[in-house]
Amino acid sequence: MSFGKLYTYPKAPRSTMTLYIVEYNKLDVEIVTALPGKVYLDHDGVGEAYFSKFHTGKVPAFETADGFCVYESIAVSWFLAKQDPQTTLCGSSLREETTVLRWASFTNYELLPPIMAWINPIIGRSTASPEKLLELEENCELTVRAIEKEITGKKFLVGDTLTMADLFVISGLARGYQFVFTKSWAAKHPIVHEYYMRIRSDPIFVKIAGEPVVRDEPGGTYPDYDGTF
Ligand SMILES: N[C@@H](CCC(=O)N[C@@H](CS)C(=O)NCC(=O)O)C(=O)O
Repeated sequence: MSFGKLYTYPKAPRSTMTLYIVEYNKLDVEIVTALPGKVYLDHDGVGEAYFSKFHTGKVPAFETADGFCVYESIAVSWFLAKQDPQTTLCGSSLREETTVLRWASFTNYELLPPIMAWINPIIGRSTASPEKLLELEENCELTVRAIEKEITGKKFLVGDTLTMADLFVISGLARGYQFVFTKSWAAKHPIVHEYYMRIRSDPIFVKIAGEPVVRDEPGGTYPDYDGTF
């Protein structure tokens, strides 16, 4: 029997780190497609039954084989990482753990929202003038600079090894690279770009999300899922 079910949909930016941790910890987990915002009766776990377990109806969400349910990406990641009692993914001291949680929260509430706001007009979910697009790009700068400040001269955001902090930030940045972080954007952000490419090229990331790609121009479609972000 598998350890549990991880509900997600392809390229959901708040799920990438959970998929990574499943692989990293070699957990026997069933990945179940859940398309939030719609009721797909032909998909296991989606619909009323899904909402009754995971009250926001979003992904990622996880259910153990014996019925423990957890949603919210930070909590799901923490739970999966801690399945290895010796894990260093959560940090190796209270201060490191606190800083890991800070980066996870930062990704959720500071990094992804402005990236998604910039992406929306690019994929046709809203309209924006060239001036507005520049403003949306500029709105990402503060958070990207926050990453740059802390990764400069270091290999990992927290301590000397990979932690959930890196997994969250790289997963958030991956959403940007999917649509708007082009080669010219990368040239303007060499430190963050080097960090992204280095971690995103690790074999587990490549296994769960494919080779990293840097776009020539902003663009892209998201045919697999037409709900909200
Ligand atoms: N705070 C939640 C946010 C979850 C979330 O917004 N997930 C997105 C996918 S990345 C989603 O399910 N969107 C569907 C919707 O908003 O209906 C978390 O960290 O898990």
